[in-house]
Amino acid sequence: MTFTQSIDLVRAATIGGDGLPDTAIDAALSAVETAAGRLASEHRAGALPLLSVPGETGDLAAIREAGARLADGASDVVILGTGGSSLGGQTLAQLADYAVPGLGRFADKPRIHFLDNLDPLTFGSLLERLPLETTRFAAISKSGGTGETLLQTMAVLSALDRAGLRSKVSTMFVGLSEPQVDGGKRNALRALLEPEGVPFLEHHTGIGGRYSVLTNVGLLPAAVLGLDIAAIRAGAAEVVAPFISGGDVREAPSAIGAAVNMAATLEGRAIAVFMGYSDRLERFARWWVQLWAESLGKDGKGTQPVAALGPVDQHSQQQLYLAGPKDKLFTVVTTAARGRGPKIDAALAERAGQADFGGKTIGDLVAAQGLAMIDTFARNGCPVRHIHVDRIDERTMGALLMHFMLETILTGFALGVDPFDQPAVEEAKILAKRYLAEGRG
Ligand SMILES: O=P(O)(O)OC[C@H]1O[C@](O)(CO)[C@@H](O)[C@@H]1O
Repeated sequence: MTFTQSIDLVRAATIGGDGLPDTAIDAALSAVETAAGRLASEHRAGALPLLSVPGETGDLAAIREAGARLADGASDVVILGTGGSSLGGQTLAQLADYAVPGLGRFADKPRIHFLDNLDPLTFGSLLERLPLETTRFAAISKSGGTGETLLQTMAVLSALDRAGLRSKVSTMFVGLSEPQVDGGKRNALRALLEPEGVPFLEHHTGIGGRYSVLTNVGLLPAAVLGLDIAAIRAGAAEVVAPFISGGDVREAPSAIGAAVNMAATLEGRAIAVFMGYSDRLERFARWWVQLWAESLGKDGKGTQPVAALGPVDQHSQQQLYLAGPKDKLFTVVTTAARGRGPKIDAALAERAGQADFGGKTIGDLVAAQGLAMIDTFARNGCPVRHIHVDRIDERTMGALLMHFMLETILTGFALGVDPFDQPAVEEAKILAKRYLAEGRG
């Protein structure tokens, strides 16, 4: 297995009264086992294509080709799209230093920009500053009808027109959306771009945005950056295997993770915190927040996902975590940081009055901090699950992504909610379109 998971420190038997009782975890595990049975039968019936994606290789060549097409000679690649059409790509792009403090700008690949949050100043400034002639664009939207993505796409088309690049749009853009079904609802993104000759990749019709990271949606940006997209799928395949091969799912980390989350929910822990000890897990946490929130927040159920980053958030959130309400379940993800990074000069450490730092690496401190945080959670009665990956690469990232998708689906099934829809998000979208038409806001 590409990562390990320990739930010892969530148990009341280990950390005391504020931990989760074994009876609750065992009961939850039985519910999750039933959920896993449903998962397997839906997979066999072909109703859960997400579980087949990790084992597929037939589509990888087309994704690599589209990625190469965008990257070829490009200074910048702009990914338009929001929510599940962006966060998976961002998560994978961190493997190539995207949004890693200080490093993104040194990339030898094209600079990649994910414009997932609509902000007029940001978008206007970006379009003014980008070298448009050498910039390429991907517009990603499953529905093809998301207002943010459509507005951005139109703004880019107009900017290219003004820059005298209209005739080149077909070579500067790639679209990714569901196919237009004859007689079906009009796909606005295709209606915008196809007349310009823009080629499209097809969004899987049976996989929703927040579950799409292992499809072309997440893998296209990864391919732009030259990542090993087959290895991403291979890591995910390892995690999904017990659920589709009839193995003992009680031993599967995703089932155990779902059971712990279920137990936490039933024990009134309303908040789930994900804290990764690596800059390259920062977008992962944001991706997971959408996955967890949109999948489980239904019928008055669900827990509030919180994204945290270690060690920096020890200096901002730790106080509340340890001494605030006991309403949280923590997941800490560590990597094998020891021995990595710059080594501290002994004389300088001595001069700073920190002789113990001498000869240690920055990674040594990060590793110590992760472990100390976990132990401090436990000592303060805060249930904490520990996931450890030796290194964050394509394979482990694929495994972690699949792990958390399975955990979410199993938790949803066990809670009795549909983890695949998001009916509540429509109301504000419809109202915003009305207000826009009326000039309100
Ligand atoms: O890919 P689309 O259809 O543009 O949707 C973007 C996002 O918007 C949502 O539908 C929520 O509004 C998410 O579920 C989805 O990931």
